[in-house]
Amino acid sequence: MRILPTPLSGLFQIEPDVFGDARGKFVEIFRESRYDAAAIEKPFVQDNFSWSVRGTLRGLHYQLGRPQGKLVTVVKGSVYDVAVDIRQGSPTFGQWYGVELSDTTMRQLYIPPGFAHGFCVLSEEAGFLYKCTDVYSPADERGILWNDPELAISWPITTPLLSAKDQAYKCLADMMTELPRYSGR
Ligand SMILES: Cc1cn([C@H]2C[C@H](O)[C@@H](COP(=O)(O)OP(=O)(O)O[C@H]3O[C@H](C)C(=O)[C@H](O)[C@H]3O)O2)c(=O)[nH]c1=O
Repeated sequence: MRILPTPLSGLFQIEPDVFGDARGKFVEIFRESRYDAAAIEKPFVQDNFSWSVRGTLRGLHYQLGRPQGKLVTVVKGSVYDVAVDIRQGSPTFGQWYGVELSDTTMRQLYIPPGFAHGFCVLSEEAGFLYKCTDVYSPADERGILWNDPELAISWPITTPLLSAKDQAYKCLADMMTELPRYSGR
């Protein structure tokens, strides 16, 4: 497996070894000792799974009071996954990184606490599995509008299927008093 840095501080792309044979394939999608190099902030305490149809876009989400680090794996289909550095004081504040994750490459992304996260679905359906370093806290849930013109994220779809909540989020510039702080890592 390879753990690759990205241009954003603390955000890592992980290329696990995929063992294929006549039956299919096997992948280790997490092993604590091997993932240390991704500087994962603290133990994972919650696993999530979402299933989405083509054209769905979930995001851009973050938690203010209990920021979650996320190890993301696509177990079915393919998505375009986006992480945005919204940590006040970060050297890469306001920058975003996008990458295709799929059940073919089994590529993963580790997103540190303090990032906004979202993805859109490129295949007929997508199974999205992710480990979190803090628990879900509805009171701390925040979001940024998926097509914030200042972020100018190059989403590969133009008219996504969004939840009402996601449609109502504001732009980053309107959220400056509700952003997590950079921890220096
Ligand atoms: C996130 C979450 C949601 N829920 C409940 C709350 C709602 O009744 C229902 C759907 O929630 P929501 O529409 O917020 O789900 P997503 O749009 O997939 O949200 C996620 O999407 C982006 C991509 C993320 O990175 C976050 O993990 C998360 O915000 O599940 C829970 O019970 N626990 C949870 O941890």
